[in-house]
Amino acid sequence: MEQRRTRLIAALDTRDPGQAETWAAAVSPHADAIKLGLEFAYAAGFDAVERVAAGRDLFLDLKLHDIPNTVGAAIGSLGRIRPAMLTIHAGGGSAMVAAARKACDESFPEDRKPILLAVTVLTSLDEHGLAEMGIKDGVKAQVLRLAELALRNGADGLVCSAHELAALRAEFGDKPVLVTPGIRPRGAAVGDQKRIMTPTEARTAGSDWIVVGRPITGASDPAAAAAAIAAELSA
Ligand SMILES: O=c1ccn([C@@H]2O[C@H](COP(=O)(O)O)[C@@H](O)[C@H]2O)c(=O)[nH]1
Repeated sequence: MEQRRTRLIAALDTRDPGQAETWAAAVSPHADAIKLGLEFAYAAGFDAVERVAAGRDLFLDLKLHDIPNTVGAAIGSLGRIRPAMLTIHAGGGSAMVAAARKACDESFPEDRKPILLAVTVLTSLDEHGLAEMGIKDGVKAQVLRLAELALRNGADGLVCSAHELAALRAEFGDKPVLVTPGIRPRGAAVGDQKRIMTPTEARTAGSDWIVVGRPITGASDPAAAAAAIAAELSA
């Protein structure tokens, strides 16, 4: 069987448009896409998102989670940004995911429709964190439950940790796009992430895209850090 190609998204988490542009230029020869998310969009605004993303594939990680009408309308406002990938929270429920699907279909030209990704369980959560919210049957069960809900209502793929990849592939096959943050090259600081894997482990487990932020942006040479991860993915 042919080995799946695992691609790299560099998460550029900053408030500063100049810093984001510098990082984007540095990592772009090595990363397949850049991520801009809540921190950047709230601080710098969507004009800056559009500028930094120009000519690049953008993973727009807004993790939308609201009533269906609001999420649909928010996605309808993103037409000018044209992200390659867009995130919502699966926990918003069936109607919210369906509204997001409809808005993607109606707001973007056929050839520029973003891949709609539903976040299952944040990689910063573990069994204890879920139990605090009343979810007592563990991370894997919750990821599978939310994955089924999201895919049934039109999501193209899922955001999960690399630990759930095998179970998701077994249940839903090859088609869903599986994106895994919580990636740490060997020896990198873990920070607030709880469910982590190395780039090599995530690739072996079947990730389509890994998302890596601080191990790149916190490195003394972000370009070299991104290049090393890309090399690990293609080894
Ligand atoms: O479950 C999730 C969903 C999204 N993220 C985002 O990925 C990056 C990871 O950054 P690191 O610095 O490599 O930890 C970050 O932008 C998150 O918002 C996630 O970590 N987990």
